[in-house]
Amino acid sequence: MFAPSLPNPSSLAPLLPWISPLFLIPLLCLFFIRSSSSKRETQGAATNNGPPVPGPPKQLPVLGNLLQLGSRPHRYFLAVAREYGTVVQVQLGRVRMVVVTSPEAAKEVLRTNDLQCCSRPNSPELRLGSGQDRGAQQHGQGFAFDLAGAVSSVSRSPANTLPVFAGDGNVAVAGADEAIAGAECAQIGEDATDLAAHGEAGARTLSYNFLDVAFGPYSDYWRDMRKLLVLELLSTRRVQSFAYARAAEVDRLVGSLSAAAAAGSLSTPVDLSEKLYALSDGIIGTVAFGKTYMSDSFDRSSFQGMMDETLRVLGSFTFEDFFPSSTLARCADFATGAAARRRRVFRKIDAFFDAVIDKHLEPERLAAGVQEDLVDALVKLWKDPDGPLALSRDNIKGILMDTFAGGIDTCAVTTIWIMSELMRNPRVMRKAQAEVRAVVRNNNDNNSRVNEEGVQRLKYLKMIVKENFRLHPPGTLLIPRETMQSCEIAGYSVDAGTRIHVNVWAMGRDPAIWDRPEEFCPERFEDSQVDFRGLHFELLPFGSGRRACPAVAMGVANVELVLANLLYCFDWELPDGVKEGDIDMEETGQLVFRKKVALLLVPVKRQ
Ligand code: HEM
Repeated sequence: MFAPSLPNPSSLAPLLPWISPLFLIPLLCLFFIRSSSSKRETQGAATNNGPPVPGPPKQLPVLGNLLQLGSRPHRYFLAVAREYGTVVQVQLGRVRMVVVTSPEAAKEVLRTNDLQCCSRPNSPELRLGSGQDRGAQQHGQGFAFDLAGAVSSVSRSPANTLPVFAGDGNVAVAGADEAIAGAECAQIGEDATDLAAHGEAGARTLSYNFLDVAFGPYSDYWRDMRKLLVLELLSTRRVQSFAYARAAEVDRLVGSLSAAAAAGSLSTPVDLSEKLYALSDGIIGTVAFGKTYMSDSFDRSSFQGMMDETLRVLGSFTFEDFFPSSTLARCADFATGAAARRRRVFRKIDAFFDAVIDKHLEPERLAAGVQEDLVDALVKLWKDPDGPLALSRDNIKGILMDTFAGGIDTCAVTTIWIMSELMRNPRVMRKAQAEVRAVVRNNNDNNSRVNEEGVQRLKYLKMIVKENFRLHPPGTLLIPRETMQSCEIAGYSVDAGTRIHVNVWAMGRDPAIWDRPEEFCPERFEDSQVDFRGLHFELLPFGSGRRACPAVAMGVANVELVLANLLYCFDWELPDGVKEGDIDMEETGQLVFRKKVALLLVPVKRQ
């Protein structure tokens, strides 16, 4: 899952020297005229006979509400909702944003007006245009964005970048002797440089100019790519077929925790957060890259570092996000280093994807009886001239980017929050362990692990997962949508081109919806029909409607199997001197909100 590029003090910290009077004065001058004219427009709309616009909280000139957001915008928007109501419009630089904080308003955005609200921001034609119906502007097979053509035409990576994995013939990094490739590499390097130099924000760069699913504007192209992603990776059948990857990673995790348990004591806890991120990387890496990822020569830690960097860039603050089409904002991003960081990360990840794709192009690969992975399936489509989709190398990379950026953190973060809640609530932990151990005793012939079949019988564990999604949805505000047409939400008029967020984090803690909302009490779902798959608007960790997460089955499978095995194979203790109440539950993040402080626990192997 991905998220808004909202600023926060930590990401703003390196920028502070630039938000100096010297910088602000020209900025203020430049934007003042626009800002005041947009204010006049808003006020004008409010005095018309039509529905009013949602009232904005107090704003600074030019910056609007930008500096009020803080490091956890979902908390700021909750405070705003308490004061101004559950549909509020804020102004962030030049970006108009509506935030909704009630199930009724969420339903209006995600169901009643789903079609009007189902594009994503940052798409140049809507930003610059007049807000006409974007559904009519379809990409088709030719991919309308100008830059896409340039990037798509390039097929190799820069010659001297990224030896991510090496050895035993798995190497696929462009070398000095690849002269032709080198020329092409220089080209893609230029393209990437241009991209960044032109101030394109993180999502645009890293999604290959919106050739992916998550950030792409609503269009026929997006629909086709989403279908493809589901077909090749996320359908129930596919998710079941990847059970081997989950089982292998669970084995690896249990092995390493068992070793720690054998060696350790209460004074030497393990960093469970770190282990769960590595596991999540492993599952997604295996289903996407197959044997390549599993081979010993694959440098997992470099890859994980690169993905971390990618997520940081995707979620980090850039001036251009809030002052689109502004030369000054681009200069500011250049001056703060944001543009260079983006370029660096893009080059690395792009070269890496090229290397993996090249590896999958080797003709002897599938002949050797290798299990087909996601890249194999996509390469097959790319090479099939009669196939249903005219894919290019960059389309494949866009899909890979979604798979990694959307899949790794969300699953890891969810399991970490659950284990934290269980440690704070020993009653719930005991009940969950009793359930999983009874089910395995009764049903499993291999009683060293819980298998996927066993997981389906764990009713209480499933309630725990649900309760956790209520309190800790990884995407606190969902991924921003953008209206393609003006529409009415909860009696308010919302203009075309408005960014929309749904504060699912705040709804999960609303006492008007939930009894004792701050309590972690899975039993609240015992006799309840409420589920998290997008039909119940009070619980939306995966969103809802056309842009809902297409990976509910995979996300849930990854979390449940791992959790069941953590509870089955181990008892868990807090490190020496730490009490249940001491566990820090603060969240931090940009794209995905994770637990701020790593979860350190002591595993005790179950006898
Ligand atoms: C616990 C696991 C996960 C959670 C909580 C989660 C949550 C979300 C959320 C909140 C959205 C935005 C929905 C909206 O805007 O209405 C989203 C979108 C998306 N997620 Fe997930 N996600 C999870 C796992 C995954 C995985 C494993 C993948 C891929 C392997 C994935 C791929 C995507 C994609 C491609 C989108 C964009 C869909 C679109 O714009 O059409 N997610 N996810």
